[in-house]
Amino acid sequence: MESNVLMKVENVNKIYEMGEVKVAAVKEIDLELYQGEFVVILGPSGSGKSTLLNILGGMDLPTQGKVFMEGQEITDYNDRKLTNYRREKIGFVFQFYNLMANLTARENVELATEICKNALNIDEVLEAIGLGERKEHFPAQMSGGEQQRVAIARAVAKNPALLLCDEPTGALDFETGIKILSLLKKINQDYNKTVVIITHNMPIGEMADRVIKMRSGEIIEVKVNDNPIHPEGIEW
Ligand SMILES: Nc1ncnc2c1ncn2[C@@H]1O[C@H](COP(=O)(O)OP(=O)(O)OP(=O)(O)O)[C@@H](O)[C@H]1O
Repeated sequence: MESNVLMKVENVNKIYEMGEVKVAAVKEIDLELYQGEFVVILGPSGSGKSTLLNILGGMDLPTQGKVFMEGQEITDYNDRKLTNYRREKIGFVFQFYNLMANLTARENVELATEICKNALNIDEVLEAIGLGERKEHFPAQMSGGEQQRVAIARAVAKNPALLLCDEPTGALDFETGIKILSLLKKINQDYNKTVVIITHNMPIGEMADRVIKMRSGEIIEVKVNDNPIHPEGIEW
């Protein structure tokens, strides 16, 4: 395995069986994710993006195929190892921020890092993410964009190998969405974190080092952007 390959997906298929009906959610996926790259997985609703993200994040297992993280086969892991994998290696950011309403921003981040071995300094991460002034506030006292920042701080503070973001701007207005994308780019650069965003929003692909297009469960195109644009230049 090449030294800069972070994850490798080999011939992955996922078939959901609902009684007599079988749905092939992803089909024959081969993919490598490189250390430090910014990847956008683009595809319409139902194209298999979430299924692939769940498999990368150790939340679901493929029906067939292998997935490796840093050379270790995660598709071989038992439940305990998979739980550790999700804890230590993956930071998740979702469309809806899923913050604990009764905890402050800082406490939300702290809760997530308590079970991690290599967590970063919480206050430094909150500062870097622009929440230094708001860290004692509760989610209900924050805008959607600020809550998403807390969710990103929570994912980054775990110091994961990979940040997986599922429609991170989906619940935000355009301007706030661009700020969140700029923040994800900054984290990618400042912390040298590999970031994967899944979205149906095509212009977001312009900021990626690589764009992976999916349709009907398959990868139909992989495009390398030699000159990814800064998120501030994206419009939709
Ligand atoms: N748990 C499940 N049981 C049965 N079918 C499923 C399940 N999860 C997903 N599917 C099906 O697999 C296919 C791919 O779904 P998936 O959610 O991965 O697509 P997606 O690109 O993420 O879509 P969206 O953008 O709407 O979230 C769809 O046909 C979907 O109906």
